[in-house]
Amino acid sequence: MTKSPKPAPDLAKLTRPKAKIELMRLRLEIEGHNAAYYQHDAPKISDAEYDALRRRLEAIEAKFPDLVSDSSPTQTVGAAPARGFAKVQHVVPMLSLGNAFTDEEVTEFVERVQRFLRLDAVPAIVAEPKIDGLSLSLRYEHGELVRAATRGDGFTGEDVTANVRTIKDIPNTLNGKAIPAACELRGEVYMLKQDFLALNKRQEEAGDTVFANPRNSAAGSLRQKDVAITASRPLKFFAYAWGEMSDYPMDEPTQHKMLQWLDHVGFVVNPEITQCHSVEDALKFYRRIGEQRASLPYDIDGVVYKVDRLDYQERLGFVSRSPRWAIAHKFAAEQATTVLEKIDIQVGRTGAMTPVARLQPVTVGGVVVQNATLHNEDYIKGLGNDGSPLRDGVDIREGDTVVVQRAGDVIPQIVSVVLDKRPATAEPYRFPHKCPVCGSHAVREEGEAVWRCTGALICPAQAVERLKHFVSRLAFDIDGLGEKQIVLFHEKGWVQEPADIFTLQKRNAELKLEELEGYGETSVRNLFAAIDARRSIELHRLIFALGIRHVGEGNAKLLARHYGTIDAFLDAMRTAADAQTEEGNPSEAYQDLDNIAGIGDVVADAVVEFFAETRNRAALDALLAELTEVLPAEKVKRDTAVAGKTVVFTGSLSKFTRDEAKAAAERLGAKVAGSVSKKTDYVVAGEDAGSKLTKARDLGVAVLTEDEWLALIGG
Ligand SMILES: NC(=O)c1ccc[n+]([C@@H]2O[C@H](COP(=O)([O-])OP(=O)(O)OC[C@H]3O[C@@H](n4cnc5c(N)ncnc54)[C@H](O)[C@@H]3O)[C@@H](O)[C@H]2O)c1
Ligand SMILES: [Zn+2]
Repeated sequence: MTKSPKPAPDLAKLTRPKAKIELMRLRLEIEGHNAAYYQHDAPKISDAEYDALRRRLEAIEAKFPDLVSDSSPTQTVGAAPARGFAKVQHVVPMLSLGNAFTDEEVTEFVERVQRFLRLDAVPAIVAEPKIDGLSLSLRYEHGELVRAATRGDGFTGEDVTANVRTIKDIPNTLNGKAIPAACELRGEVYMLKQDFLALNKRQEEAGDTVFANPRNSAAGSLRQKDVAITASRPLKFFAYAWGEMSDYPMDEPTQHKMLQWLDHVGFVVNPEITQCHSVEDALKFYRRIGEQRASLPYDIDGVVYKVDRLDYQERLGFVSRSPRWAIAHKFAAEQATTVLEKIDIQVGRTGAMTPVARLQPVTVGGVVVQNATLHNEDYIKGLGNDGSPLRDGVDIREGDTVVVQRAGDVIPQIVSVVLDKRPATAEPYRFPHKCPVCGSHAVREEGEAVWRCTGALICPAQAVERLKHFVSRLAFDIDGLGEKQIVLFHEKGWVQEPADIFTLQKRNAELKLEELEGYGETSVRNLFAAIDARRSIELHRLIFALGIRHVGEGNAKLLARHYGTIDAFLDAMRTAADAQTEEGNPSEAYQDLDNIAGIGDVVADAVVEFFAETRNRAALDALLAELTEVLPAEKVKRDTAVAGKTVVFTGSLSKFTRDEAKAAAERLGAKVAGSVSKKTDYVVAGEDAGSKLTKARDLGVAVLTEDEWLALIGG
């Protein structure tokens, strides 16, 4: 929120015309937030702020009941299905829940139930953690999963069947006998806090969408048009409800018996769920689970109380948007106001620079908070529309007073800036264009949110990843020097940059590798021999080993073949880097690089950025001083039967390894691709070739056996 909002006019003084205007404004505002939250999985305000808007709306409608319309958010659920998903009609509507924020409201709920049912005693109540995810409906026919749908607007949801089949917690087939012919089972899709953090970290490093909290992350991951993306996300599911049941699998069904049954047929049911026999019991559960909240592996935002007996549930029925037999007891928002003292930049293992807010320590929901993530430059500028809780355009500055929230309990977030308290001297934050760890210049590629350090070879923050890459199979590939050893040698301070690998032997009088656990005289001798063997290296392996962004094996080969020798390559890169200016790079050397078939602007820029960092050059020179020769790239033959053709190898080859086959084909001027398309000229199929072979046949691409291929290339 930009400002502490003007206090809403006192309800008692609100006149009908004024109420009408305020209702209209509130409805529009809430509908906007509903769309952001339900359709785009990216809320613009905190849940507490949203709930406050709703409460105000409810209070006004309660005072002027004739102003309530059917389309008011108090009468509707969620939001209509988003475009791009097939629609599913729910046989039994999927409703929301009434809210209680205080103990009194819970007591009133139970009394209401008793009055309605004319019961003297408090009926059994099941208390369940309210999982902060999104609800899902699963239709099973004869025990087989046939359809999965989101809640949508309660009547029509989005068809997410294919996505749901990738979730391990959800059985495709129900276990056990006596499964009803048709049943629709329901529950919550969610993401573990740790999985959410790891996902966001990956997204952040890759410059992709970051999610505000596990709920949005779960919703965004489930509601994907590309099922492969859903499959790659760690989604979980708790079952706790049902819709249509052709018959019940037990006599005198109750909520807790049904939960046991859900567990029995193969679902995960939340282990904290407890049966209560009094309001005190229920409130005790609420307090206990509230205390455990921070340590639970998933987010909850309250407790749901449900009348246990299903015949009671049926008699109680529904009000417009929620059942009369259940209520959600929400936790108070965990927010606090503090001062943002400083913005620091953390550098990730791949060079991504992430800003972090250093806060005056403040207690939020019982936990002292000193740091909050700020994700990236756009987020600080208030431009981030991916789950940013800040309103568009409000930036964050050092010295600002900010409202901090433990969003879903995990990483604290800044949800708003108190602009009234902004010091006159506070300046817009200038995102650094240098890496704070190594001082290298940083770049932000077009279309990316992330700034990255370009000091690939010298940045301590990136060292371990770079060194692992340096020794990987397609790079220097040194026997006995894999990731494990690199991590160890780096920890010991023995290897900081690539050249250090080649001076290990010289320094060993002092280092004494043979004294390391698991090493002996022989293994150390072997290691040094393996390192020596790599003092002679092919140019493309060397280029790949540098770890320049966007320069994978394929591009490294293109570069090596184009320049031929290390000297020609270095000359050209240094010239291009030195000619680089703010406006661009008009040098001939750059044009020549940019013109290589297969090398686009993005790659060319990344290579030049690498060489623009003089310390990268120095590190490379130090490495070259340790090598005996860099083998020039093999000239590609242009006059062969396969020159210019695109080849795909599939199945298991018996005459050569995949790598050999690929190298041979490339030497003869062919391009080797990983997947079959219309552009493929030949598919070479070994034993057990699968889908690629089928696809080749479908597309009418020539399919060769290994022998036919050998005959073609004259081998
Ligand atoms: N920040 C925003 O802009 C914004 C916008 C819209 C909604 N919201 C938030 O969404 C919520 C309101 O949405 P709602 O209508 O889905 O209501 P709700 O989330 O308050 O309650 C209903 C939902 O609770 C879930 N639930 C979790 N555990 C359950 C259990 N054990 N038993 C039954 N249900 C369980 C179900 O998914 C069900 O649909 C509020 O928390 C609100 O703050 C926020
Ligand atoms: Zn750096």
